This record gives sequence, structure tokens and C-alpha cells, in this order.
Amino acid sequence: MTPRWTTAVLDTQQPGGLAVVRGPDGFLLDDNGPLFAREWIKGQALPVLAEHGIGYLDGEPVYLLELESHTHIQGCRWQGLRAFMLEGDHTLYKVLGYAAQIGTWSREHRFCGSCGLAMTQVPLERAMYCAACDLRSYPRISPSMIVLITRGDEVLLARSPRFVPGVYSTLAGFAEPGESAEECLVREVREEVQLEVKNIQYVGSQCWPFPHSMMLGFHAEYAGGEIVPQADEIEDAQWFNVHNLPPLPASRSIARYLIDLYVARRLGHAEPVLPS
Ligand SMILES: NC(=O)C1=CN([C@@H]2O[C@H](COP(=O)(O)OP(=O)(O)OC[C@H]3O[C@@H](n4cnc5c(N)ncnc54)[C@H](O)[C@@H]3O)[C@@H](O)[C@H]2O)C=CC1
Ligand SMILES: [Mg+2]
Ligand SMILES: [Zn+2]
Repeated sequence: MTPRWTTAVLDTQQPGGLAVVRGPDGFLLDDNGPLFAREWIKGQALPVLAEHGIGYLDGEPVYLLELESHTHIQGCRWQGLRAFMLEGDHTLYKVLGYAAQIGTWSREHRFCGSCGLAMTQVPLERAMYCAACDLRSYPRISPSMIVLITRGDEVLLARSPRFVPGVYSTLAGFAEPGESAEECLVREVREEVQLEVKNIQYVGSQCWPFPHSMMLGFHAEYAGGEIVPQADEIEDAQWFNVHNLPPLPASRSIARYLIDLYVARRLGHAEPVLPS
């Protein structure tokens, strides 16, 4: 089956196609959603910072207009990417998640990080270029590990002060230079709860465009220690029985998948599918 959405670098000199519009408050949307006829929306005198051709949706070319500032358009409103992740059509969320990462990168790479001069878009490549330094900057992706730690019928879940009240999730953290995903896992688990783990198994990965994480999902077994939550980062961490779980993260997150997968295996239920 042909995928409905494929990413591609498109020539912005070509007319036509569809456009998504991103500003400081998320994506623009009207009653038909966040995809606009490109020529029409470009005629609305928007404060466009950058335009990128991002791919094909059902065969139609799709472009991103990244705006300089907030703007009002009659009959339209703004919605953040998280709301599309929670409620929207999955393919549309993939389009917008990709657009958000390209928009963030393009906004943050207008100037060369080495010499400070303005950078230009490289035609037909997803890169910004500084001619003075002969330097290309590509979209940033930040590898992050995420792990479900288990002890028989119990799973270790924790709360960050940033979470929705009541929700508990798996431990996660950004990889640092010089470490493998497994080393990152061992370090983050020690830092966040002071536990030791064994039998580390890679489970799967997920793009997490908030703003540019690549989640590498693992399962690990408890090997020792008492839970000591990290000050400021971890509000609470507990062992929960698989029959008595607290409110969990959104169903499209790999955090939720890691929990659901373990519970399904433990209870002999059908296994969930990892959301891309
Ligand atoms: N898809 C999912 O199911 C989940 C995704 N996540 C994501 O995983 C990522 C890491 O999780 P956290 O616990 O927040 O990380 P963390 O435990 O490493 O702590 C966050 C801190 O890392 C630093 N930081 C921020 N951006 C960084 C970067 N690009 N590289 C290195 N350090 C950075 C900052 O000091 C920040 O306060 C986040 O993007 C988070 O949104 C977290 C949980 C669930
Ligand atoms: Mg963390
Ligand atoms: Zn430069």
C-alpha cells in the first residue's frame, strides 16, 4: 500500500500545492483543518520567515510557511502540535510533527553558528548553508532513551512536576555525548531514582517532535537499590502493580506503549502496536 504521507524536499519556486502555517502558537486551522490552498494562503500577507517544501500527502505537494510572529486571519484559529497528537488524525499529526521540526530548525538556523552570517537554503537538500564557512546545518534530532523498569508484577513509574496532575510515566532522558543509549539508560535511572537495572532490552523507537527527540525505547529489570527521587526532576516514583496502575501518558506515546506491552504480556492479552 502506498503511504499517504512521504517527506520530500520540494522546490519552493514551483506554484500550487497545499500549505501548513506555523507560528508561535502552533498551526493555523480553519473549519477544514490545518491544510490550506498554498496560493490562497500566500496571498494573505502573512509575516513569513521561511518556506520549505516538506513532502506529499495523498500525492499533493505540501509546503510549510514558518511565520515570524503571531497573526490573525479571519475565520482561522491556532492550535498547538500536542492537541493534534492527542485528538487528530494520525497521518495529519505526522505531517504537522515533521513540519514543526523543520520549522524549528529553519528558525534556529537562519545564521551560521560558526561565523554569524546569514545562511541560505540548499536547493533540493534539507540543509542550511553558510558560503563563508562552507558549512551545512541539518535538522537537529536529539536521541533520548526511555525505559520501563519492571519487577515481576510491578512496574516503576514516576512523575515529573511538568506532567498533568496524577499522571505517572516511564523514565526518560537525553543521551549525552560519549555514551551509548544503554549507558544513557543506566545513568538516567541512577540519577532519577537511584536504582540499578539488568537485562536491558531494546524495544523500539518513536519520533517525538517536542521539539526534536528521537525516543529509543527499552525494557529493563530491577537489579537493586531503594527508590530515591531526584530533587526537582522527579516529584514522585513508585512501584505499581499491573492490576492497579495510575493515570498513564497519552496512548500515542512510546511511554504508554512500553507500559501497555508489558501489561499485555504479563496478563496474556493481545499486544499493542507501537505508534510511529
Ligand atoms: N514519547 C514519549 O513517550 C516520551 C517522551 N519524552 C521526551 O523525552 C525527552 C527526554 O526526557 P526528559 O526526562 O525531559 O529528559 P532529561 O531527564 O534528560 O531532563 C531534561 C533536561 O535535559 C536538558 N536538555 C534539554 N534538551 C536537551 C537536549 N537536546 N540534549 C541534552 N539535554 C537536554 C535540560 O536541562 C532539561 O531540563 C524529552 O524530549 C521528552 O519530551 C519523555 C517521556 C515520554
Ligand atoms: Mg528525565
Ligand atoms: Zn559561517
